[in-house]
Amino acid sequence: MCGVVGIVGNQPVNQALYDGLTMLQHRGQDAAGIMTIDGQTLRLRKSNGLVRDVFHTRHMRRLSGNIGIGHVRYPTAGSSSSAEAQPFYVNSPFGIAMAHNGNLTNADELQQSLFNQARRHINTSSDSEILLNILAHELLQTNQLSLSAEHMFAAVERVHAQVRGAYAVVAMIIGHGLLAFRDPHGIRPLALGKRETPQGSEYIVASESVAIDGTGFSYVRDVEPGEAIYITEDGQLFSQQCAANPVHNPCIFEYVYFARPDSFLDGVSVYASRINMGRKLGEKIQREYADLDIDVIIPIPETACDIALEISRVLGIPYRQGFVKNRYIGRTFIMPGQTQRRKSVRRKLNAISAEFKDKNVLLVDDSIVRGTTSEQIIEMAREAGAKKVYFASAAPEIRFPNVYGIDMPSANELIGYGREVDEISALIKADGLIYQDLSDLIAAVRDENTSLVKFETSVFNGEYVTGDINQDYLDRLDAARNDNARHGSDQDETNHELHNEGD
Ligand SMILES: O=P(O)(O)OC[C@H]1O[C@H](OP(=O)(O)OP(=O)(O)O)[C@H](O)[C@@H]1O
Ligand SMILES: NC(=O)CC[C@H](N)C(=O)O
Ligand SMILES: [Mg+2]
Repeated sequence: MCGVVGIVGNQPVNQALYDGLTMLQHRGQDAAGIMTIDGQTLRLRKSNGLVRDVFHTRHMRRLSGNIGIGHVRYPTAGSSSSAEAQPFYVNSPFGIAMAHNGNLTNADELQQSLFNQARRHINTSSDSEILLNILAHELLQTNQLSLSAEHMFAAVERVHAQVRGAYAVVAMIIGHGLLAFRDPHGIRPLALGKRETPQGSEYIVASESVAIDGTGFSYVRDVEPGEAIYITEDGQLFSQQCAANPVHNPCIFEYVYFARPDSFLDGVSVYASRINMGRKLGEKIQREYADLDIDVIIPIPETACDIALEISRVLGIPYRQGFVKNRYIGRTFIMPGQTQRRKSVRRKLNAISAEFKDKNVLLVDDSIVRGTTSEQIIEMAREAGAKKVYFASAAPEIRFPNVYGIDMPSANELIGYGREVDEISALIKADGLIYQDLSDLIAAVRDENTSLVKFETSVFNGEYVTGDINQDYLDRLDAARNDNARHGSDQDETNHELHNEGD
């Protein structure tokens, strides 16, 4: 899951973009980038690494201008090369920069049609570069020297008509302003904020509301599925629905894991949804596993903490932070490569023996994906002296690949694929394993906003909301992006970089 942010201000936006990206860091730890427009020039700094490592004072000084966009990357297409860090840039028409969160499901066809119809070259293997060129091609088709809001919206309409998959986008067009849009299913989140200054209104568009609050803007609303928002360089805002049949299917995994608890996505407090997940899972344990002799409930930091606390309340069993998290190690699930993920679990978490010794513990996590965390954590609990180790997951069994911007390309790498709960339990060596039911997970989120009718839940039930995914597609995705295939391609860190503001 990547994070995107875009700001149109009436003062330099570099620091606010940087701050916004630090508040979205949990969505992508691989690479970061900022582009600003200063007069007629685009300024760029992007590289692999965390926000704090990518931008030094000298880079920040060069990122001048009152309008800009930023990105933190968690790759779900192409390679991890710094050349695929975002934002991307294309010079025609006008000079356009783009940052994208999501994943296109017809990228190959789009790349082919870009070549056949527009002779456009794509220099990386990133789907985001393709999306940028589709937008650029459609803006060019308007054949105007200067684009109005109507021209922008007409171009986005044509983008929606061709592009499949998930995309929450912020783009900038030199001499014009900032254009943000969200795919017609609203799979990935995108929200709008505003700030009044003596010089007039300033706007921000960001993946999560936390980046709006944290930069001193006020949340206005979420961008609608299929909608485009255009903010001119002088701060005028236009918006329009650009999709023929928009439906709202937000990704439910945002609430389970990706988003920060202090964010609101599509009118749902992520924190409140996680409390609901804990309550429903606690009630299931009470109902169906009343005979489990649990002494203590221990969360697997960090995402599961709020969930476990609520389970403890429902069950009336003490909650203890039995694992200490090393605050200098990031999220393990979004690290590229299984070797790195495996090693990081023990570096990240360490047990406090007193909380485990001679006790029956219930470990709680938000989700079990590859089983990397659960397997090692159960081993650590036993090493720390636990008698019995039960495990509860606030998300149901993850059995299907994700094609919309979560890096789960291969069913074979999912511990839940083709396995029943007792088989998974045996693999992670738990004394008992309890999963949330999908209907309860959906209700946990929906209870916070009943206008949301259907979520993107493919990893749990194999139903892909864009309707264009078949087994052949999944097989090709698996072959291209499973851990072994990727290990090979990520070795090839060829630098096909075209433009960067230096090191
Ligand atoms: O089954 P797995 O493949 O191990 O993936 C699932 C785990 O990964 C995530 O934690 P992560 O360390 O990424 O982040 P967190 O600190 O926010 O919990 C998630 O919260 C689970 O703990
Ligand atoms: N997780 C994401 O949103 C990734 C965006 C884009 N597909 C990339 O790989 O760079
Ligand atoms: Mg975790």
